[in-house]
This record gives sequence, structure tokens and C-alpha cells, in this order.
Amino acid sequence: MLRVTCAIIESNQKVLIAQRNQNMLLPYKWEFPGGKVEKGEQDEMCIVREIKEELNLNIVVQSRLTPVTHHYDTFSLELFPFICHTDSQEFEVKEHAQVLWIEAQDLLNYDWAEADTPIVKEYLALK
Ligand SMILES: Nc1nc2c([nH]c(=O)n2[C@@H]2O[C@H](COP(=O)(O)OP(=O)(O)OP(=O)(O)O)[C@@H](O)[C@H]2O)c(=O)[nH]1
Repeated sequence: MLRVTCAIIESNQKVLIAQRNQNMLLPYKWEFPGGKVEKGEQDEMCIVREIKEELNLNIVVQSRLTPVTHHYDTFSLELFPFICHTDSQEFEVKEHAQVLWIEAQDLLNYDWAEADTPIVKEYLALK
């Protein structure tokens, strides 16, 4: 199964969320940025690498949330969420349609990729 990491990046009382672009799978859905784990790569290394590649942002991994297995119509994945921190609020948008810092209380107002819904809920329950 596809192994994917994602980062709930916190800074300055906000969380970073990203909207997938029109050419990606799940176009226009919101997600926590991240990506596929490469062969032989550790999950923590993957998330740090993906966030650097996609947003040019340096993060520190702080903790893990519960992994989610989800079956979309055309593929299945196991999604490994990490709570992360960054000192810099400045990012570059390299792949996404939009990237935003939002307040955690606004997370439920976005149209999330289905696999992310349990992650959003678990995160909000911890807040
Ligand atoms: N990054 C990320 N992907 C997610 C999330 N939720 C979710 O269902 N996915 C799905 O997991 C897969 C991850 O692929 P990706 O396109 O982000 O990964 P990547 O950057 O390694 O892709 P690439 O092969 O284009 O380099 C996508 O099919 C995406 O739709 C999420 O919160 N973050």
C-alpha cells in the first residue's frame, strides 16, 4: 500500500494547510503537506524532506498522531501524520494551488481529502 507522510506544522499559534492543484490526484482538496515515503526512507526523514521540497520550509518533528488507512476509489494509502514546528512563517508555494496559515479552530471549514478527516479530528481533540 502507498505509504504517505503529512505534517501538521505549527507556528505562531497557527497551522499550515495546503490545497492540492488541479493536476494532482484529489484536485482542489485540502491536505497537510507531505508525500510518499521512498524505498528505505524513515518516515521522519520523509516528512522533513517533503516539506523542504514543497515549501522550502525547515521543520522539526515533535510528535506523531494515529496513522490512517484509507481506500479511495482508485487507490489506497496509509497516511502517517506528524505534528511539527517551524520558526519561520515564510514558505514558497512550489506544487500546491494555495497554502495558508490558519487558526486550528477553522480547520473544519475546509474541504479535506477524505483520509485527512480523522487526523483533523484527532488534532482538534488534543487542542
Ligand atoms: N501529502 C499528502 N497527501 C495526501 C494527504 N491525504 C491524502 O489522501 N493524500 C494522498 O496521498 C498521496 C500523496 O501523494 P503526493 O502527491 O503528495 O506525494 P509526492 O509529493 O511524493 O508525489 P510525487 O509522486 O508527485 O512526487 C496523494 O495521492 C494524495 O492525494 C495529505 O494530507 N497529504
